[in-house]
Amino acid sequence: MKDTNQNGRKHVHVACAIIEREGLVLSARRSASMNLPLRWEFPGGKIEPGEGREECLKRELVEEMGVEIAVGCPLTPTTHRYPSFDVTLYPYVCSIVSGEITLHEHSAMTWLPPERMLELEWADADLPIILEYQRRKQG
Ligand SMILES: Nc1nc2c([nH]c(=O)n2[C@H]2C[C@H](O)[C@@H](COP(=O)(O)OP(=O)(O)OP(=O)(O)O)O2)c(=O)[nH]1
Repeated sequence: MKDTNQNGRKHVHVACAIIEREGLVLSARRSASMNLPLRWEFPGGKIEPGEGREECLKRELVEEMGVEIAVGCPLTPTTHRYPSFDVTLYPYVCSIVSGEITLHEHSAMTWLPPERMLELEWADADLPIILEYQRRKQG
């Protein structure tokens, strides 16, 4: 997918993993040197040319955290306009199938029950995803 739109504005397409374990969800904190510094996000990253979303997620989770994941149910993709670029996030509910998490890029991680996720300072683009996820969990 192209990473600029008709206006020449940067638009990145990002797959992200809502990783569940024993009723808790993994959140990862961006480092101080990344853009959106110290905001919380779901692990994942930009989809490379020719790459599928699930393939991207599996690759990113190995690169960022050293774990193999199983990719499950997709949630609704969401597009957000940041001051300097646009992002479309493609969220998937996932689980870890092997490995122990080692943080290669993030500055912190935490496991939270879904209803407590909004206590963190999230990247703005993630808020609709968290709300949809919480609604699904409330059944
Ligand atoms: N992985 C991930 N990225 C998110 C989320 N929410 C959100 O706005 N983003 C943004 C942050 C980044 O600008 C982009 C993800 O791309 P990336 O992780 O490959 O980018 P990066 O900042 O590490 O690297 P770069 O743009 O400097 O090359 O999407 C999220 O929940 N997960």
